[in-house]
Amino acid sequence: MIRLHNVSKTYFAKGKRDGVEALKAFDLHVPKGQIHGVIGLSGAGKSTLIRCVNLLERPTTGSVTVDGQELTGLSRDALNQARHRIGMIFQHFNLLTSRTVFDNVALPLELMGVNRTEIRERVTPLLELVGLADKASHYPAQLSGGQKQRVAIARALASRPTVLLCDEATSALDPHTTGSILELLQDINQQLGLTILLITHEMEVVKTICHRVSLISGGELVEEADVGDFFTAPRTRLGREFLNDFLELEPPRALIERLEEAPGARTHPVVRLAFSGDAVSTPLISRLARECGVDVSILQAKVESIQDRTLGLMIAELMGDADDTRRAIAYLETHDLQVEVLGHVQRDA
Ligand SMILES: Nc1ncnc2c1ncn2[C@@H]1O[C@H](COP(=O)(O)OP(=O)(O)OP(=O)(O)O)[C@@H](O)[C@H]1O
Repeated sequence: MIRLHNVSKTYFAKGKRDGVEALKAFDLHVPKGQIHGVIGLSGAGKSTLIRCVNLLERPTTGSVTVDGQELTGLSRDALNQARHRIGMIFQHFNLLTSRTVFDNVALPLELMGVNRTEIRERVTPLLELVGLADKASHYPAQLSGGQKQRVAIARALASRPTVLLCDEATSALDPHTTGSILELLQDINQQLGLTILLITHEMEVVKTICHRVSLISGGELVEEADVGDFFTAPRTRLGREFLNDFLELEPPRALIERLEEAPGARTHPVVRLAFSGDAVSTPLISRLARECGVDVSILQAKVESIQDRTLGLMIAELMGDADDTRRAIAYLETHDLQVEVLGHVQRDA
């Protein structure tokens, strides 16, 4: 439904020859009906990427195909027509303050030349869909942030798009309202079969509604994966950093200060363990103690539900002699746990 091929975008300031390369030879494929999240740090190129999909930003090179139509070669009129099939919502809603809720949603239809009777027939069910039928004659100033985003969603759906682009759509909302807007987007995805591409810096958003995620940095794709895989076994260092920040599973500060990079004659390894699937319900730690002869001091642990998957995480100190702790790590790895050695601490005297 959305395909970006080799898309680059360089911003040039007036009179300057060197530009900022915001996107570099970027490929993206979002099949019909998928909710695809793009996540990255500030300045990674997320806004540029999503704005290239409807050509709010024109790529410097590469092709953009939406619903089978390549957009970069279209005339201005043909591009305007194509954009009717690409709805977009924004962080700050972008509603017209002088128009009522009804008239905000009606605006794209007015611009398309739809007559007043049909506008009423199309806007009323959209206001029902987003739960604002009773607010039709209110003005944006009379609405909460979540309600404003609902109006923006109804407006984006008015031209019956096949694709919805969401530019940090929940970043200005509190967690409860964020949850209700994400639920609405999920309903729309399921009921209308709408393909959704969203950009966000919040892992929670990706975890809650996305099917697939692309992690980007410096205008390049770092990692792309199913959400369940990304949250249980990210393949890149940046992916692991995002996950660890999200899970807030770091060793206690006092321990970090004592961690040494290399093992010594009298040190114990401190490990971060991630396990999913069957490993979550297997008593691996007690078996580890029995079979490898090490004691395990659990420093932090948590279990997270990621859609239909369960992820267990633990930071633990493995206490035993060097051979035993090595065997213990190998034992964990053969039981499909991801083991990351964070460092080594001196054994107590
Ligand atoms: N209009 C512009 N002119 C010049 N440089 C730009 C312009 N827009 C973005 N950039 C630069 O392009 C890079 C990518 O910016 P972009 O806004 O796409 O990133 P982002 O991931 O969306 O960041 P944020 O999360 O902070 O919005 C940054 O270095 C930014 O400074």
